[in-house]
Amino acid sequence: MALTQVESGMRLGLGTGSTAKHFVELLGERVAQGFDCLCVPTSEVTAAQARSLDIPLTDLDTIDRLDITIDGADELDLALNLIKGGGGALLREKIVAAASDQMIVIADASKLVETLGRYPLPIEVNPFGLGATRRSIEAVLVAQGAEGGLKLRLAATGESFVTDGGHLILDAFFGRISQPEALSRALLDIPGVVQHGLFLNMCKKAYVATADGVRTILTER
Ligand SMILES: O=C[C@H](O)[C@H](O)[C@H](O)COP(=O)(O)O
Repeated sequence: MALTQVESGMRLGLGTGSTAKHFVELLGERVAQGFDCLCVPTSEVTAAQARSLDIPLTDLDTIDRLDITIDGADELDLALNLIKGGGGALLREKIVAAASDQMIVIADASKLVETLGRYPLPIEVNPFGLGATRRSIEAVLVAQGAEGGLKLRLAATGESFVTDGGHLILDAFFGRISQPEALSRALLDIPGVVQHGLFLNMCKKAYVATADGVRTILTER
């Protein structure tokens, strides 16, 4: 479905994760048939996949704006606010989405929730001063009524997970995020926080795969 939104000559943001990977595969098939596009990947993993499919890549130093970013999500609500960053790509994903005229999310129905927060919120932090940053985030969690705590994300090796930007991820267990805007502001006020995985008022359209077919969710924004 997302591919129907893409027109020849468009500049596209390519998301990260297992769902976005399918889209990149399909885009690669079209490129092999002569389809014209220029893309900015949101992670090294997606960049490597796109290169292997000969999808033309560029960056946001070379071009100003993108027409559409197509990306997955860990959670979305009916207002199309999102939690992203389960794969650790949230910073580049947010930069690319913010440079796009439109963000389209592709997801399966298990990701659709009434209230965000069941999925742990990824918070990308600078390794310097981790303890201080962690304590500040914990205070925000308490103030926001989080049900759980904070966990430093580990890689499969048991070492700390390191993002493409060289940062760490703290996953915050809320259960329910009742004031996402206030939470976003409070987190971004902490000096060691680089970015968080709440994508508020950024997405206009989602294609959600359900047992009965693909459901399209639109917002006014
Ligand atoms: O950091 C990763 C991204 O935000 C992904 O888009 C998100 O985690 C969804 O990934 P998946 O499609 O694998 O569930």
